[in-house]
Amino acid sequence: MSGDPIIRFDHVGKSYGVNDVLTDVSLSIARGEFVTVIGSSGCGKTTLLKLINGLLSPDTGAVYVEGRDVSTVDQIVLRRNIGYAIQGVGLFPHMDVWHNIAYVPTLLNKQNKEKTRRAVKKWMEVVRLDPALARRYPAELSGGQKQRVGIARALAASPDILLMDEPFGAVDDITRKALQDEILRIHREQGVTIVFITHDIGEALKLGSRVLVMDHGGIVQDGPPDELRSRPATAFVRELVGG
Ligand SMILES: Nc1ncnc2c1ncn2[C@@H]1O[C@H](COP(=O)(O)OP(=O)(O)OP(=O)(O)O)[C@@H](O)[C@H]1O
Repeated sequence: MSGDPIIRFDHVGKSYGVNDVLTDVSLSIARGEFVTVIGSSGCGKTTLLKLINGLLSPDTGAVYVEGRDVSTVDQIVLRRNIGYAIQGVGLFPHMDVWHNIAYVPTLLNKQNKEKTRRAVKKWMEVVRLDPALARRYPAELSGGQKQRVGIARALAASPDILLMDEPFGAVDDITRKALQDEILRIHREQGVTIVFITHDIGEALKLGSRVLVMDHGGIVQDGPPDELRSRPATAFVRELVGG
């Protein structure tokens, strides 16, 4: 049912050895939401994201994606439905732009090259990559162009969920603003559910219809940007939005 959360954390705990990173985190994200996640360095943001796509498993509690416990579903099927874009992008250096974006569609449409061709063309248009760049290799692109390829590649399997881990961290301010506007437009047009980690409070408040603030093993505030500004739940949040 569309009213059910697309992502749900049910009393999730996660530790690395003696380091309790997440303690009793419960959280529901509805289909189509744009959630930004911000918090101090090392507070567990990336851990939270990797629990969604099954790269990590919870020690206690459970994570559900589309109603299914992530620890029991086929990991390949799960990850096809979840795009993952990270800072530095992780593009395949030996593949040109076209083949980087075509990677997953090629796996999905083995018998149908035309379908893959259409998908790559579409996603290059969506992220506004000039078709003339299709044969360039990652080393021949600007930081912003690489980031666009990373987003196109993450979207090319038409996932329901897009996880983004500081995707715009390594670009200049002007490029960053352009990419922020693009991701807002893509979210509006494609209806994909986005969970987006950032260090930048301005970015968190601009992009998220909902902002999660993490501190010391858990979520200290979870609300729309206006609520963070008008009613910061802790001194940490007040400092964050005031700074
Ligand atoms: N594989 C691991 N083994 C041991 N400790 C880890 C591992 N991965 C992360 N940690 C630790 O867990 C904590 C949370 O890490 P995580 O990457 O989730 O934080 P983060 O909020 O994304 O940090 P940052 O904003 O600096 O990227 C950190 O203290 C980190 O050092």
